[in-house]
Amino acid sequence: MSKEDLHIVKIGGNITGSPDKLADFLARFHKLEGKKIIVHGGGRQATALSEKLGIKAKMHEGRRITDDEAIDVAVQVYAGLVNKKIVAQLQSLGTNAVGLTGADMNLIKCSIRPKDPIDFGWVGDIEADSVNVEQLDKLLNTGAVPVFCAITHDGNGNLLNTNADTIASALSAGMAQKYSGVELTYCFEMPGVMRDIKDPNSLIREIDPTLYDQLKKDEVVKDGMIPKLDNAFDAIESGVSKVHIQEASTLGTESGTTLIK
Ligand SMILES: Nc1ncnc2c1ncn2[C@@H]1O[C@H](COP(=O)(O)OP(=O)(O)O)[C@@H](O)[C@H]1O
Ligand SMILES: CC(=O)N[C@@H](CCC(=O)OP(=O)(O)O)C(=O)O
Repeated sequence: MSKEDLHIVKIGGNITGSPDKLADFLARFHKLEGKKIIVHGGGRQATALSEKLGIKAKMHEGRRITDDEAIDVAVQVYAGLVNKKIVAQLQSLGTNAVGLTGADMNLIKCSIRPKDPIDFGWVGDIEADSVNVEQLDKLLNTGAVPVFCAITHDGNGNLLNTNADTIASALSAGMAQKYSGVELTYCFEMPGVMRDIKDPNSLIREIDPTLYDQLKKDEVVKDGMIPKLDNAFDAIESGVSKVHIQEASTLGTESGTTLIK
């Protein structure tokens, strides 16, 4: 196994949709030393473009129902506008970024989600061997900094919409086979996981599985934070060394919430 470290950082639509927050985040990301990868979402921007085009965005439990029209919008927004803006800004800072979907170099191959009980359309589920670890390692060894969007493929010519939090977790788990120290950071717009999302002083510094169960029961943790924490704990279980949830404007510092086994 390589002795090297690898840092995988995920940003969501609240950051990619705010030019100021994105610029601040990218300046911080640029300063991180060593091998690194960005995974980004952009759900809010896909919904906004759908509305402009007169296509109603359909969601079920936080996941987008991605029919023929919706996959075209998702590819245009995630693999196009959002991804290329991030790449161009990183290039301007001196980071040699390369923008990717899972189809590029066959880096992430997914299976279309089963149509029962709900037909999500062109949505992909990542499996244990979905990540092409050897190929991604080769790319990292060229010095490039991969920027993955929330689009994968099925190997049969179809692009699939895949949740960006899940991509970040699966990439981290896959790369932990090759790198001894994989660190996964979920960046968003709050200081971390909060006891009360309206109180900035209520940050929870550490969460283990027992506390997580309690926080869910008490409905302290809800909505998008539940799949995010599920993905985060999956990563820890798969050998990822460190998983952190923090405000994008604090990347590179120890602030935020750390998950422990
Ligand atoms: N206890 C909590 N602490 C922080 N955020 C929480 C909590 N419970 C629910 N949330 C919600 O989870 C959201 C983050 O999930 P999501 O919107 O999926 O993230 P992203 O913007 O990274 O895609 C926060 O914006 C917040 O509204
Ligand atoms: C299947 C599915 O729901 N995919 C997500 C992918 C984008 C994403 O994950 O964006 P955020 O990180 O901004 O939430 C979606 O289309 O909303």
